[in-house]
Amino acid sequence: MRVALAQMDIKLADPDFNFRFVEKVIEKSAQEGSDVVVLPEMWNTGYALDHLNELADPLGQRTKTELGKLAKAYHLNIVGGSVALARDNNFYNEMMIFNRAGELIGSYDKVHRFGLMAEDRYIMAGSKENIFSVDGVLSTGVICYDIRFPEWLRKMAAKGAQIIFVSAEWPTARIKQWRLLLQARAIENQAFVVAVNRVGSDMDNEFGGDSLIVDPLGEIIAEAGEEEQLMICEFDESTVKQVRGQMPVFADRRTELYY
Ligand SMILES: NC(=O)CCC(=O)C(=O)O
Repeated sequence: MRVALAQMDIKLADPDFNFRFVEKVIEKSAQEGSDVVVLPEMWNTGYALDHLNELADPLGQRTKTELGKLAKAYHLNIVGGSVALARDNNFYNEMMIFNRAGELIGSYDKVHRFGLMAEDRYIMAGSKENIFSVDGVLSTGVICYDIRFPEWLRKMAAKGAQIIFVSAEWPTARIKQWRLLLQARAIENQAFVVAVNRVGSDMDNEFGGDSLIVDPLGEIIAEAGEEEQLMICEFDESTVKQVRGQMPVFADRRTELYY
């Protein structure tokens, strides 16, 4: 699978600018022969939480239309990072996933709200898991702070997810933890982790990129720097079966003892 990770800067509170940028990134990903492009967290608005009334995408209509159109036009899968979305008088931090036909095949509201960036005051938490297929490979997608909750990712890996996509706005200050958490999630779930972080800054934080792809043994097979870049990397997803076959971690679990 050839994946394109859009490690982009996000213009705070400027959805028009960000949509135009994402369109170019997707076009470039297609030109580079990517099977799937992955976007960062809250890429339409950044953390402009005070202004979600004006900025959040009503029912995600714009995101659905534009990303769906691009997926179809360029015939590639899109793991749409997440956008600020308005629904039923609430705001959500929502990921949408599109297949090569441009169909919306999944959506996911961030389950764990990150209080240090005020999500608990502005965003409604989701409560549903996220499992979808990318060209036949069962996958899951989670959002940023979610990676600190191994039980949550495990649930989806135990249901067969072989690739864990992660979209983030993870500050530079904790980038070492980002790397370690992603490697740990890959090892314990014997899965590929494809994680995209943003670069740039907003009023409160600097974001250091360091988007990573980690293999099911925890080895980092691709890593981006601190600058804006489209990182493209190819991996063989059948490694997951091999690794799971060699060490039967899932079969050896003693779930009756855990809670
Ligand atoms: N946007 C986020 O969820 C940030 C999570 C984070 O920074 C962390 O340390 O966890």
